[in-house]
Amino acid sequence: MEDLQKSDRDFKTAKLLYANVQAEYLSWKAKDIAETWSRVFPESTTNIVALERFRLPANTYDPAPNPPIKPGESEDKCLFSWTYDEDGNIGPGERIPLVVVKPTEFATFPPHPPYQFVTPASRNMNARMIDIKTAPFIPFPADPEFPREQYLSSFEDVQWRSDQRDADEEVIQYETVRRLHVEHGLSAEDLNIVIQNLAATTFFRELRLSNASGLLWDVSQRDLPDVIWGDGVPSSRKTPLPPHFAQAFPTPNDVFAHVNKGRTTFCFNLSCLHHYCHVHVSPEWDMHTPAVSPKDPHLTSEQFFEQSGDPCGEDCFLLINPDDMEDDADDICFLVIWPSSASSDADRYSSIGDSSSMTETFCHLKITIPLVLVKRNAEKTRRRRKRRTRISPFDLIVTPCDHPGPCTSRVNCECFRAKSFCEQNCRCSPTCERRWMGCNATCSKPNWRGRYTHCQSGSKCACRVMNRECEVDLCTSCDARDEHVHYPEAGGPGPAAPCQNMDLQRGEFKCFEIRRSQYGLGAFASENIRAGDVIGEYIGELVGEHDANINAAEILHKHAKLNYEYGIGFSICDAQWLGNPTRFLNDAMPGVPNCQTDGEHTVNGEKRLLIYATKNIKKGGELTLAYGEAYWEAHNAPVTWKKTTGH
Ligand SMILES: C[S@@+](CC[C@H](N)C(=O)[O-])C[C@H]1O[C@@H](n2cnc3c(N)ncnc32)[C@H](O)[C@@H]1O
Repeated sequence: MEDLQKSDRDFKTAKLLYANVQAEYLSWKAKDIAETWSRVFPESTTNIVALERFRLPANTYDPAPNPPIKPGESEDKCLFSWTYDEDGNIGPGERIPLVVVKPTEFATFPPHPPYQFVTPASRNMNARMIDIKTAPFIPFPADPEFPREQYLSSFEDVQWRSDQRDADEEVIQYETVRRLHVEHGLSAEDLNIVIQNLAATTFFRELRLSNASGLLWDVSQRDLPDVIWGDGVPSSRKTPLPPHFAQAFPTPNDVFAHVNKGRTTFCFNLSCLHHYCHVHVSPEWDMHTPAVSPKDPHLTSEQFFEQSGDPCGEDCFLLINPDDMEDDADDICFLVIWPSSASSDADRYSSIGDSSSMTETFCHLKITIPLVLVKRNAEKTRRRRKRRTRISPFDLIVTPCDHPGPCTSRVNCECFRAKSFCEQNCRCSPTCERRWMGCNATCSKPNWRGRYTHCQSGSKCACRVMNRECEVDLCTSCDARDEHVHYPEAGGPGPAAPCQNMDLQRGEFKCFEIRRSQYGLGAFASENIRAGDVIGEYIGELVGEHDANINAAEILHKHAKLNYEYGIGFSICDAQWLGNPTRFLNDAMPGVPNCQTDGEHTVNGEKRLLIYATKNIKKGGELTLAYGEAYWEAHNAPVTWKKTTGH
């Protein structure tokens, strides 16, 4: 009974607070817009501006009636905010003067040359990750020639008609929750109940809907404006909600909930350390849950603890007694990690994940990485390497193999069939005959100053020979981790230069700029470039032959007469919507190209489109590729571009 009364009281407080926070926010926002506007147009003869008439969110209270309009005042030009008293009655309103913006004031912005917007990205993205059913907007809105009906018919829905997040509402709702917790003392559990009730009758979003959705999660993913609230104090000076509220609400101290949440955010590809990786999404899995089923453990928890060496600090998982672990966590088969030390891997994961303690990280690893640690036998490794060179380097694949038994013709091993190496993320034994083991010390040599360099172009580096970049976990002898290994025995003057075969991973590219060229925009060297220098990576959406929004992309390509597709193997890398400045490299036709792509360049088991210079290019020279006849046959025929000046 008491509980019921309390939740009723809390609900009433929450409703009232929500309404007042809304009013405070709207009042601040109108003033903020006005202030920003007067900064942009200081000489404006008009007094003050507010361009926006807010959509008032529905709440349990009726919207306030507008205060009476004074003679000569137009309703369109006024915005009002108001407050509620404790009984929900509307208090006195505040009038905020609005000003009409004169269209001529915009003339101070010169129009930018035509440019197709692209989402900047530093990695390819699997097209399956993108919502292909909803059209985000209508492209070329002012162009009557654009076939908008045909374009929209490629989608099931349009974004502006479907459910959308309202950025203003998010700030208002977060502030309401913050005040309920910080000022009214509602606990996480109380808040959860109250907000669920509020969500049933208003636009209030639930605090937590899934691993990665709900109000608190969404707010934790963005910057909030520094609102000056009704008491004159800005958000930045107010006590925030505890950070863990955004992570495992409503049970902040539940390690298992943390682990469960984190489990789905790590990429199943063990060579990839990306959180929410958008490259290796498996078609069979909705999210990033490991794409393989756990294998039978070869080690018990106790054996693992015995082998793991000394604890790395007082939070180290090695100090936990396995018997004290939660029952349900114990059921999960025991782990193993890489051939390096267990604690350093846990450390690595804790630094990239959102679990803060090593203990949680350990639990996390225990569930996500059901591999088995096998110590490498140096002798065997050497023998294996010799044999492995017979495998063709041209059929490397990304999909990890996952089958019982060794990778031979008898099992359905994808690597065997593709005549490729097994990569780090393959689920076969670490001693598998097909595994790529990286390069070795033979690719290190002193330069003329006696300084050691590793894996330079032209060296005998096994990775270079196989058209692969060195891997930090495998190529330890060439300093791929850039740990400045010393070679005192060689009498060198100091630390060796780190591995020279890591261009894509380290982002060591030449500089170029985008400006007008003969064919629309083009890429021009902003420094002298030598033949062999890496220009960058061609990045885009990885689209399969049968992916759905190919039709919409085609309409856009045709209309704009610009096509950003690049074929790699059986898929297409399309930089129409997502990419980096390498999308502006034009075809050299009818001239001779000075750059080339390498679609067989393998980085951590993944093929990536490397672009490198084939000739010396002077600063200011245009970077060009050879698109090939097939490109022009498949896409629009070359159009005659007018040479235009200006950048
Ligand atoms: C990858 S984009 C290159 C960047 C493009 N110029 C831009 O402004 O965004 C490829 C498109 O550029 C144009 N293009 C590139 N090289 C060309 C050439 N040699 N002749 C005619 N058009 C070319 C074509 O429209 C082609 O579809």
